[in-house]
Amino acid sequence: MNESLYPVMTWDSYRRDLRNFQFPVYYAKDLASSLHDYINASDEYFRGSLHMRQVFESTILENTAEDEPDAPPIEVVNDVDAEPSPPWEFYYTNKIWLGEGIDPPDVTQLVGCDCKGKCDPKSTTCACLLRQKPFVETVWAPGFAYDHKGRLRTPGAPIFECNAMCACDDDECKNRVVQHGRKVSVSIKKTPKKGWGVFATKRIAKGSFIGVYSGEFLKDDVCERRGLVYDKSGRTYLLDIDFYHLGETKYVVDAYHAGNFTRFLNNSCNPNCQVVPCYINEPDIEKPLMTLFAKRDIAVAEELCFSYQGYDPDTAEPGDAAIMANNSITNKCFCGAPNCTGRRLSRPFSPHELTQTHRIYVWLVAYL
Ligand SMILES: C[S@@+](CC[C@H](N)C(=O)[O-])C[C@H]1O[C@@H](n2cnc3c(N)ncnc32)[C@H](O)[C@@H]1O
Repeated sequence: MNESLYPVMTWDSYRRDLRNFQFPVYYAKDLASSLHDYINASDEYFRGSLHMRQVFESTILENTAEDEPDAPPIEVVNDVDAEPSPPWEFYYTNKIWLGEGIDPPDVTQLVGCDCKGKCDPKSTTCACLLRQKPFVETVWAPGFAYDHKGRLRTPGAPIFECNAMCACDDDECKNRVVQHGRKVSVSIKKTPKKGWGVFATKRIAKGSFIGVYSGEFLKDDVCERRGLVYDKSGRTYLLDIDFYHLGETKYVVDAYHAGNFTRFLNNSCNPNCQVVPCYINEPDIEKPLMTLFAKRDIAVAEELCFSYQGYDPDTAEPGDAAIMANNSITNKCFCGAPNCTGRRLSRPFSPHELTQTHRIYVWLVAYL
C-alpha cells in the first residue's frame, strides 16, 4: 500500500479529531413551546378531549425516537377523573438543557479508556475503571458500577460510564447502560391524591436503570427564586445536585419546563427507586447526570417513587425528623408507606444541613 496516497487513521488520530468535534449542546433558551402554546390557547372542549391523550403519547415517542429507539412506549392512564393527560406545561425530553451561564462539557478534559471490545472489570489499565475505583473499592468487590446484566451493584456510589473518547465497543461494553436509554416499561398515571405518578407496567428488577432526571440545568441561585414560586403553587420539579462526594450545592435540575416521565415520580417514605449521580461525556465532577435506579424488585402496577428527603429513609436518624419538623416548608405526604410521617419537604432535602457525624453515619450505613 502506498501510504503517501492512503493516510493511515489510527485510534489516536481519530480521538484527536473527536476532541475538535462539536458535541451537540442543548440550551434552555431554545426550548420549543409552540405546541403547548397552541393547545393551551384552545378552548376547554378541545383541551379536555380524549384525543389529547394520544397527542401527548405521540409527543413522547417523537421527542425520544432518537435517544431511546427501543424503549417500550409510555402509556398515559387516568382512572381518577376526566383530565386526558398531564398539563401541557413542559417539553418532553430525555436531554439536559443548559441554563444561563452554564458552560457545555469541556470534552478536551474527557479521559477515555483504550480497551478493545468490552471493558474487563478486572483490568488494571482501563481509565474508566480507575475513575470508578476509589468510590467502589472500600465497600464492594472491584469492578464497574454495573453487574454483567447491566444492573447497578454499587448503590450510593457515583457511576463513571465509558464515554465518547473510549476505544471500547459501544455495543459490547458492559459499562454503558444509562447512555443506551430506558428499557423499563412504565405508564404515567393519575393518582387520587398526589397528581400524576409513574407506574411499572412490567416487573422491574432491582438495580435496573429507570431514566435520567432530565430538564433545565441551572445554577442554584436561579432555582432559589424559582423554588419560591413553585412552593406557592404546591408543585415543584427541582432536584438539587447534592451528593456526598461533592461540595456545596452549585447546580439544580429543574424539570418544570422540560423533562421526561421521571418528573412524575412522587415522593415516598419507603421508596423503591433512588437517585444516583452518573458521568458519561461530562468531565466536571460537579455536573453529573441525575439518574434513577430501582432500589429493589418492583412489581407490575407498583408506583415508582423516590425519597425527596435526599437521603435514604432506611438510614435516617432521629435528628432528621427534627430538621423536617423545623422546616417551615413541609407539605402533607400521601405516600401511604407504613413508616410515613405524614409530611414531606416541598423541596428536596439538602444533605449539607446534616452534621458531619451524621454524614459519616449515612456513608457507613449506605455502604454496609
Ligand atoms: C416532581 S412532582 C411529581 C409529579 C406530580 N405528582 C405531578 O402531577 O406533576 C412533585 C409534586 O408532586 C406532589 N407529590 C409528590 N409526592 C407526593 C406525596 N407523597 N404526597 C403528596 N403529594 C406529592 C407534590 O405536589 C409535589 O410538589
